[in-house]
Formats: sequence, C-alpha cells, structure tokens
Amino acid sequence: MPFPFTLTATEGRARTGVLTTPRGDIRTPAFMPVGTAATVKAMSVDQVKATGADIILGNTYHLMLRPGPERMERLGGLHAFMGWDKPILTDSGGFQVMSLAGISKVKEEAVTFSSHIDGSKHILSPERSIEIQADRIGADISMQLDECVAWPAEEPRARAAMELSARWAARSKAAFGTRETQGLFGIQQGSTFENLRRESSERLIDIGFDGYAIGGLAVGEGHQAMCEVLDYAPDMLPADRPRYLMGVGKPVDLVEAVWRGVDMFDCVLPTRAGRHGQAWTWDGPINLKNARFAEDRTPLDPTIDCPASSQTSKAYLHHLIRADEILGKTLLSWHNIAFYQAVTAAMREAIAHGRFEAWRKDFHARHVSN
Ligand SMILES: Cc1ccc(CCc2c3nc[nH]c3cc3c(=O)[nH]c(N)nc23)cc1
Repeated sequence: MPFPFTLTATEGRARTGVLTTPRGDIRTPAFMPVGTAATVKAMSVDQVKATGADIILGNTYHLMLRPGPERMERLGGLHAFMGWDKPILTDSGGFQVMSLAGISKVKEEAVTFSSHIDGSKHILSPERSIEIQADRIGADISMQLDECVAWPAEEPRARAAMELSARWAARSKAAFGTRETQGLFGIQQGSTFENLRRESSERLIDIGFDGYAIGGLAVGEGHQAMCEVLDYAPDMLPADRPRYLMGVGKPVDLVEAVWRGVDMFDCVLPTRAGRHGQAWTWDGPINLKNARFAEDRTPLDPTIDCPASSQTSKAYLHHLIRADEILGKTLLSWHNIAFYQAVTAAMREAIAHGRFEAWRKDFHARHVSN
C-alpha cells in the first residue's frame, strides 16, 4: 500500500498536496534539507524543525562508510541516532560514489569503490543499497540505485546508463518487496534526450513505485537546459504520485520546476553557501562578507519567523563570517533553510488560491532581475 499522496490544488502543471507517511505528512511543493552525515551541517535538529521542514535527506554513501550500516542499526537507526522523528529520505549512494569515492567501477552486478575516508573497499549493489537504506538506516523513503551520467553526454552513453538504471530499478523493487511503513522511489534517467526519458519513465511505471524522481539534472547543464528537460520530463511520470527533482537547486530553479509539475526538491546550496556567507533573500542572494554590511543593523528578513532571519543584524552576521566563527555558519544555514521553506510555503499557498502565475512573475521581478 503506497503512501497516500493527495493533490489539494493544481494550477496549470503546478500542484500542491500532501504525502502522508507514518512519521508525518510532507507538504508539497517540499524542500528537503540535506543531512549528509547524519546532520544538516552546522544546524541542530531543533533548528531544522523550527524552519518548518517536514523531511530531511540522509546519504547512504557517507553513512555506510561512517559509522557503517550494521553499527547504525545497532544504534537504533538514523532517526534515533540523530534525534529526528519526522520522515527521512535517503539517496541510494551511486551518485555520491561517482562524485566522491576513490577508484570506482560500475558493473551490471554492482558498483565497487574505495572509501574517500580511509581507502577501504566497498560494494554497492541494488540489493545492498536497499538493505542499507530501509533496514540499517531505516529510511522512510528509499531511492533505487541508479547511474547518473555527467553532462553533456553522447546519446549512446546516456542510453546505456538509462538502461542499466532501469534494470537496477527492477532489482531495487524486488529487493525492497512490499512494506507497510516505508516507500521506494524510482529514478528517471536519460540525460537531455526526450526519447530516453520517455523509455525510462515507461519502464519505471511498469515496475511501479511510490514516487518518481527526475535524475540526471543539476549536473552542470545550467538553468536553461534544465528547464528545457522539465518542459517534458515531469509529465512523463504519473500525475498521482510525487515527482522529486534531485539536487535542485537555487530558489529560481525551484520556482521554475514547480511551474513545470515538480513536487519535491533537495539541494546542499542553502547550507553550503550559507557556511560561506551567502544569504538568500526575496531580493536575491547577498554575501555577508561584503563591507557594505559592516554597520547594517537590519535583519536579513523580518518577515521570516526564524531568529537568524529576523532577530540578527547583518552587521553581526558580517562580523561572524569575517571572523570565520562557527555561529556565523549556523545562523546563515538556519536562515537559508528557513528562506527555502518560506519560498515553498508561499508556492503552496499561491497554487492553493490559483494565483501562482502572478506570484511567479512577482518572484522573478523581485528576486531574479537584480
Ligand atoms: C543526502 C543527499 C544528497 C544529494 C542527493 C541528490 C543526489 C543527486 C543529484 N544531485 C544533483 N544532481 C543529482 C542527480 C542524481 C541522480 O541522478 N541520481 C541520484 N541517485 N542522486 C542524484 C540526495 C541525498
């Protein structure tokens, strides 16, 4: 019995709804903060909860290397380990292997790689990835193991990766089996080739998943090329199940993807850029290192109910970032996650009232043009 996904309103291709899981409801459009190594970097669980996030992401690649799957299970799973009792989605690890691990080999059977931490050898098959995600980490939503090709890709290479991912989708589903309290998402591949994305979608639908991710984007193609794929890719996936665009993105990427029918997002940007002094605001990004903030006593955003956004002066944030203080990284990460939650909340509200088209125009005028 898949998690119920109820669409409460639609406007054009945009949708707003609720994905109901045993650990809590996920309001869509949803932004999912990335908690790679069992922490949303520089933030406490209470601070993440205070932003309104309904779900966070965990990373199979990092967690299988440290603390290790069997230790994680002995410690009660990721929810107990980190004290987060709402939903957790984990990626399957293949993408991180290709971008982080030492020597790695992709074979039909599995991906083999050496740890970027201590060089130890590891194997990640579709079956092992499901076991780690669902049984050792205890993720509420697991992702199939897939192969994401770099951009740009030649069609034959993109086809090979899409077909391998489709075969791994079937093996992931077989290994996952039927579970009452956990879900499994398939991942659409096919790079920038419409025909490949259609074949990928058809094969995933035949297998049947609780939700469908759009993979293979946010790999350097840029906003324009991503939007061109999103002009057709979301509609190839079932309208009655969640659509998750992996690794996206900047606020404007979220707006344009929601406009084209995407429901769920993850991105390291708000926390990673935050640690380096960048803050997102309704008027676009600013960097607090800039001298113009040295005596600016105004907060980043008085309308956001988050201490980092409305009760902290830019001058103080400027000082903390310039001094490379840990608190600066925490406060800017906290603000950025709260800002992303404010953006997704505003989109849910706009779609629910049939005024997302106007809201999108205002957003561009205010946020993008600067
Ligand atoms: C903790 C965590 C971090 C990151 C992710 C998403 C990581 C990610 C991508 N990031 C940018 N583009 C991406 C594409 C893919 C993809 O095609 N497949 C998979 N499995 N993951 C992707 C998921 C979980």
